[in-house]
Amino acid sequence: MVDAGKSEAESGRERGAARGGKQPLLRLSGVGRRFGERQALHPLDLDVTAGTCTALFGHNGSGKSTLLRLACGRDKPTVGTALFEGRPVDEDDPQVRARVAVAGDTVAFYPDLTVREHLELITVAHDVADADGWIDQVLADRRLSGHAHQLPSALSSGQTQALQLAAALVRPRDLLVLDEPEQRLDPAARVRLAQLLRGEKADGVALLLATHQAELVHAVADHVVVLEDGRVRAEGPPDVLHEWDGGT
Ligand SMILES: Nc1ncnc2c1ncn2[C@@H]1O[C@H](COP(=O)(O)OP(=O)(O)OP(=O)(O)O)[C@@H](O)[C@H]1O
Repeated sequence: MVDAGKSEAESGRERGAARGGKQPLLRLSGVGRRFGERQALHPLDLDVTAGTCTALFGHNGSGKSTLLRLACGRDKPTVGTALFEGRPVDEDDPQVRARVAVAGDTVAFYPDLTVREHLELITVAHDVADADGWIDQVLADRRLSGHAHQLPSALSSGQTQALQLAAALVRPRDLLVLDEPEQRLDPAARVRLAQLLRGEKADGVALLLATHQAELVHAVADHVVVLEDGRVRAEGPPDVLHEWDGGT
């Protein structure tokens, strides 16, 4: 697991060495999700391994967020199984919650806690030792230091997105699930995002992300799943995006 509070290079070397094995951390087998008459996601298989990034790519409504919610245990499949190291993925399972960090598509912050207080709360909940310095580092990396004492309502949309990501980074994690992390970020922040995600991979973290941005896929992903109307239309290395004629 990535310990909050270590430098990227330091923990990356250790984790990279420790994670030689390629057993999938997350295994989705025949997983599908129906909402009433609507088959939001047709059954599919997907493995996500430590130190790798899998990207879900597709138009609005193609099923990306549905799949992410199944992968982090926020929703249950109507068919198939979702396992995290052999355990059913369930966000009510403390062991799963302790190891799976999510930066989702919904923003939910306490209106009366500052940016810094949100991060402090998360480090307390996850028992992070010596959290102060680590919070300072994450705030600086996400360009939020100057906003540490502001309330969420005072943040721009890009800063709110940065806070969502910061909330996932101040806590330990083995699997990082991100829903369109590039949204609302300016070009420079997108470059920093790609650097950050490559660092997470080097650190041994498994990444599963949904994105609309082909550049992010090419910069970070090892494996891409292209979804269309809840079905897998293409799958493979990032170059499959060039072959997919449904792309923009
Ligand atoms: N709770 C729900 N109840 C009913 N239908 C749902 C529910 N959640 C998702 N859907 C439907 O499932 C389909 C896939 O939605 P999903 O949010 O997974 O798409 P997406 O690829 O993440 O889209 P976007 O890029 O717009 O975020 C859509 O048709 C959506 O309306």
